[in-house]
Amino acid sequence: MTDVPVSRIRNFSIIAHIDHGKSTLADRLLQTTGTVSDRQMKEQFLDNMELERERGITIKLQAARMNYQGKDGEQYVLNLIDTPGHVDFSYEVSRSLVACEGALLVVDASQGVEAQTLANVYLALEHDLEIIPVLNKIDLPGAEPERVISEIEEIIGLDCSGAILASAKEGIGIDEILESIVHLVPPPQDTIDQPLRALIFDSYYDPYRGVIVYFRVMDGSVRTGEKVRLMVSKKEYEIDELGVLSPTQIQVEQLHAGEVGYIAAAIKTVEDARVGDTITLAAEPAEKPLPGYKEAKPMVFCGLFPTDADQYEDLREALNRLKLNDSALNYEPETSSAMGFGFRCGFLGLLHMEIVQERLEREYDLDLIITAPSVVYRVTNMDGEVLEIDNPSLLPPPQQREKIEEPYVRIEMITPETYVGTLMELCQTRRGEFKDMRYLTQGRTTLVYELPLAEVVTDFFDQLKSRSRGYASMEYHLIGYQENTLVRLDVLINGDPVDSLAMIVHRDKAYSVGRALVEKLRELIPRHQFKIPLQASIGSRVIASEHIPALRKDVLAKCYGGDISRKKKLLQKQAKGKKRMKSLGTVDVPQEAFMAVLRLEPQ
Ligand SMILES: Nc1nc2c(ncn2[C@@H]2O[C@H](COP(=O)(O)OP(=O)(O)OP(=O)(O)O)[C@@H](O)[C@H]2O)c(=O)[nH]1
Repeated sequence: MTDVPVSRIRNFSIIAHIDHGKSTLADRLLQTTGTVSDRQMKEQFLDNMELERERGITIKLQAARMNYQGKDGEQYVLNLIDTPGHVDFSYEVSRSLVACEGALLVVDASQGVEAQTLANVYLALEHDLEIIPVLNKIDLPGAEPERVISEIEEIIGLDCSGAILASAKEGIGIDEILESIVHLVPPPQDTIDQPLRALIFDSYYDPYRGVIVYFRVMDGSVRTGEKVRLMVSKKEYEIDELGVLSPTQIQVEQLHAGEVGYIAAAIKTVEDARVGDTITLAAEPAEKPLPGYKEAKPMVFCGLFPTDADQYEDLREALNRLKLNDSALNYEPETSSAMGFGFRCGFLGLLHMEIVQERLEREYDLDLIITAPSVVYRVTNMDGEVLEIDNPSLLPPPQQREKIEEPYVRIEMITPETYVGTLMELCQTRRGEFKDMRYLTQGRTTLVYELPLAEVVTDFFDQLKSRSRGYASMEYHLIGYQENTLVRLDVLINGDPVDSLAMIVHRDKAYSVGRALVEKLRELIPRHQFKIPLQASIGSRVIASEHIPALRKDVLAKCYGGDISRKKKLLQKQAKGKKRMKSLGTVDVPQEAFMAVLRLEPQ
């Protein structure tokens, strides 16, 4: 199985915007090459995490090896390396692209190029990949391949004369795609004689075998039983199992330059075998690791607190377990005067944050209070000390600070022209700076802004979608830090400051945000037996205040006389609602209140 010459290997990935048909096409390729039988196909192979399937997005990347007999009669090995489709995971995307020589650019012929497609195509072009444009969904009556082709040519500058018209669903164009991979994607370089260097592009934790590492051999070769060294983590392991992904794991004795496979080597956590690290032989190490390794850096932080203090240890255990499989997840204990004991967690982005939160609640059955996301501020104190602050409540007081800088992103949106006005308005209210606007074909426009990441991690994406009725797409990347006049806004409930509600805002927006926030909290916090004052303050200055009036009526008074079952139902409903409350002193505050800042009307 593994004695295939390098000249007949083709490594490729598929670049596509969400829902343009990447998984369907991948399935179709596996089926057409006979890699997976029709029966097995029932379960979608490449998207196999439950959560992933439910949300319809690809989070984890994997690989599949296909044997294909070309029209020239030769046997080829085609390795498809899957890439995650979300901007949070763009570093992983870049590593899996480096493991390939070519990429299929799949664009929905009834839609056109989207922001995420662009971001990934640029990454692929950066790494000199051969790009094969595929217009998918041509079976749809609304398909306009000619228009979409001119869009690709215009925006990306890619020659589309050889673009393939396909329908992954109907099986149209699949043979042509396979032949193009063989003829257009260059074979890997034959560097079998050099010392082993293999690039890790994915890994996951298996409770029985330890971490399973997916890699592409760039130089040299590797055999089962050999001792390998990971050049960044500097750890050494003996290979227990070496194999290929077909797409189920099949053991082999040896893999050489150009091939894609996996190893199991009793590696305890994915942190020890990070994406981007280089595997070499312990006995005959390569001189230098492969270029481009980066440590995943969390960009968004939030606090996680168990509603019930007894679940603190369970939460720690659950985070420990998730970390085994997610080296980008960061956490450390946090003690909040209002919330008690919890953890401050760092994530690659908002989607990563949501995935982790959902898994904690779903798979570990924890009831959590999650505080609003924050970015990492860079604070320079008067004495020249530079601090990275990911928790607004820890911002040093103004008299100690010389300056605060915040992370900025460059955001690219693609939208039908009709929504340009409303999206520009959105960016303006989010302190955005206009950079560029270009008209594409058929009334579509790209819009480029630079704005603070803090303004994006709130509800920017939801706003973009609702303002454009779902038609606009966006992509962003970090461009650096910029100094701004920022202040800490504190919230007091019943006279007590609630550290988990503190936030960092621009001074010009502080009054309107403070006012909107207390109003929102008034709606979200239920009435109690007593009046509850709500205040927003900057330092000792109260800038907005409200109160929640005392409860007058007994909730059960609403029920008819003796109908006990109805009463029970009402009490049960209340008990359920209570689960997601945190008692701050004498006031019960629901989960939604901690996220109130994400639900403020546009300022
Ligand atoms: N009519 C038609 N529908 C298609 C075709 N290819 C895919 N679809 C449908 O488009 C939807 C999205 O397809 P997927 O393959 O899940 O898209 P994807 O790009 O993998 O999406 P993510 O995994 O979320 O990135 C599904 O409902 C598919 O059935 C096609 O050629 N024609």
